[in-house]
Amino acid sequence: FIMDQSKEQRILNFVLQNAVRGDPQSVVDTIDKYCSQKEWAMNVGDEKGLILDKILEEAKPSTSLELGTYCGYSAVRMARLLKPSARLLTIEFNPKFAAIAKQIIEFAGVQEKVKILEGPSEEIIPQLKKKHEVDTLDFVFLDHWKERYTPDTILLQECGLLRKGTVILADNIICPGAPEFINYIRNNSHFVCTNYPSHLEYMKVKDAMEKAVFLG
Ligand SMILES: Nc1ncnc2c1ncn2[C@@H]1O[C@H](Cn2cc(CNC(=O)c3cc([N+](=O)[O-])cc(O)c3O)nn2)[C@@H](O)[C@H]1O
Ligand SMILES: [Mg+2]
Repeated sequence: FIMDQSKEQRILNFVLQNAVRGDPQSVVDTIDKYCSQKEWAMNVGDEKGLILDKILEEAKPSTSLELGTYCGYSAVRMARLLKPSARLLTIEFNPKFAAIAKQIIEFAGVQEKVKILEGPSEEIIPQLKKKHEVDTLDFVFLDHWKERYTPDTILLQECGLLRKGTVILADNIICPGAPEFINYIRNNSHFVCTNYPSHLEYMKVKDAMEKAVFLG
């Protein structure tokens, strides 16, 4: 019975039935269509997605990390722009969301570039070097619990995962908001910050993204 399904399962079904297998752009467009016309969901969406695209293309990352996979919308969006040898690691602790994201990432055909790491970010980040063969990160997308943005940014530094020039991009600076993170990162002399005003995904509500480049 359809209404027994979760919203995330309905999004997956809509992708499987309406997107083109192996075409990441069609997967991104299909999720945006569903979430703007049928059910709102917390994907970064198309307006902020274009900001993500531009900053990712400027960074040309070999190794990227995402915190908060959810259904895999931003993982597919980023992977479609990565060079063939580049890798995206994405951390998700909700197993139901991770399972849906895995199917959406595979349907889009970007599974060679994307690895979903299941578990809480605070547990997985310290494992990245030894268990997941990461040296340093070129790009980090923060889109998980807003109160984790600061502690996880500090944890990334403590684990030696940032290098001079690492780009950190954070979603939802205005809505739901990450005031503590903004206070931390803008007053930290090791980061150069840029704000990108936009709107909450699929809504007319104001939102913004913040880019923070690590100076080493
Ligand atoms: N410490 C964590 N480690 C790993 N995954 C995590 C962690 N915290 C949340 N998640 C996962 O992120 C996914 C997405 N998520 C993101 C958030 C926080 N983001 C939002 O709450 C949000 C909320 C709105 N909104 O309410 O308008 C809009 C947005 O763009 C948002 O990202 N909560 N869950 C979920 O699957 C969750 O399991
Ligand atoms: Mg978000």
